[in-house]
Amino acid sequence: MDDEHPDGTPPSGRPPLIHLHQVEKVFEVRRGAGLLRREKHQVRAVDGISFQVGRGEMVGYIGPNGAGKSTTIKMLTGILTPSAGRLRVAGIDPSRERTRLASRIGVVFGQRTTLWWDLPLRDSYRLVHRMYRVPDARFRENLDRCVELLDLGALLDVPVRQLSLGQRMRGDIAAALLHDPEVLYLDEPTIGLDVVSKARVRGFLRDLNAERGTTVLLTTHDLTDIEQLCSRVMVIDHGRLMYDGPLSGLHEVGESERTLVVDLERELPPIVLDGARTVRVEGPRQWLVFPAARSAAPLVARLAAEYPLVDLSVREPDIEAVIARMYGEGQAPVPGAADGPAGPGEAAVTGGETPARRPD
Ligand SMILES: Nc1ncnc2c1ncn2[C@@H]1O[C@H](COP(=O)(O)OP(=O)(O)OP(=O)(O)O)[C@@H](O)[C@H]1O
Repeated sequence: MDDEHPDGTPPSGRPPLIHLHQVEKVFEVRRGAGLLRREKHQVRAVDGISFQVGRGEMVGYIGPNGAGKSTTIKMLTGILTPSAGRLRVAGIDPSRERTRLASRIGVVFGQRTTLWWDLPLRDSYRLVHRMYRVPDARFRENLDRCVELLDLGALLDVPVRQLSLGQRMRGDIAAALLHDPEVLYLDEPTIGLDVVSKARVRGFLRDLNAERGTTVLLTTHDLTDIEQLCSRVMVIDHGRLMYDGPLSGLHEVGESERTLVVDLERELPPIVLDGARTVRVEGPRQWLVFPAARSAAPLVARLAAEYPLVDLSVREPDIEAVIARMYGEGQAPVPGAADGPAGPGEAAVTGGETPARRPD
């Protein structure tokens, strides 16, 4: 086995920057077994994972709660030591040389901030500047760029504790990039953000990857993040790698469906459209599902040509549903169910059973 590239070349064919070979992480935990007794248990959080990520790739790392995503990221940063297997990032063994690795990687945890809570953003960035010994000119250039692209100008003198979640997230992403890392790990970077903030963060990450060639490993529960950013997605479940390929392939395996939410000028009978199924009607709003692996563009074009459209959006299936379908373990939730059960005046319709007419 090639020592540097134990699992061959990554699917992108690019030189590998991250390699994992049969990596495991087992936690010893004590659980109550009766009133006084506590028994030792093992939790196999990561169970023999091998993959490679090439330089400049943007890869989604997804899976249900408790699948082992964060544990993998923590091993990749050196916070946790693998119980078995071999792991290298930029040729470095993370748990052995955590400090050396720190200058090569950036990390953003959506649920936690790495910024100093009581300090204005500007002061947090000064500390990053010193900690990583970033050359002054480089630091200024990177800061200016992040401030411009992440729209942080008005926030630099605001203490972190006063920032909204979206502002804080943008602040955190900038902090992770001021030392020019080659690899960026993002753990749920758009969690809890509004639509505008999500779009800004995604746009920034796309530019970063295109212009600087930064390698990005992204964990998320939002499939739109993956769709808009990653050409490759890896699915982990119960600590094992279950899928590695394009998002469209995942949809094909899982036969998942996306939803078009269509707002019409007025109430109309359920829309009839080849390639999609109307599953719900609520006043002038209708929900149509179509195979997630297909493009929405032709459907949108036909809808716009044939119906009085006011607004339209595309909803991705949620990750749990895609994975459940992948293994035939359950049914995908009814589209639109996240909005609550159908109430009075709402008509739930099933695919193709309700006669429908085009509007005049
Ligand atoms: N320090 C720990 N001690 C014991 N068990 C742990 C520890 N950290 C994680 N685990 C367990 O390991 C498994 C994987 O957890 P992990 O946090 O990696 O999952 P995840 O995929 O990131 O989930 P989520 O999407 O909920 O963040 C879970 O069963 C979790 O309870």
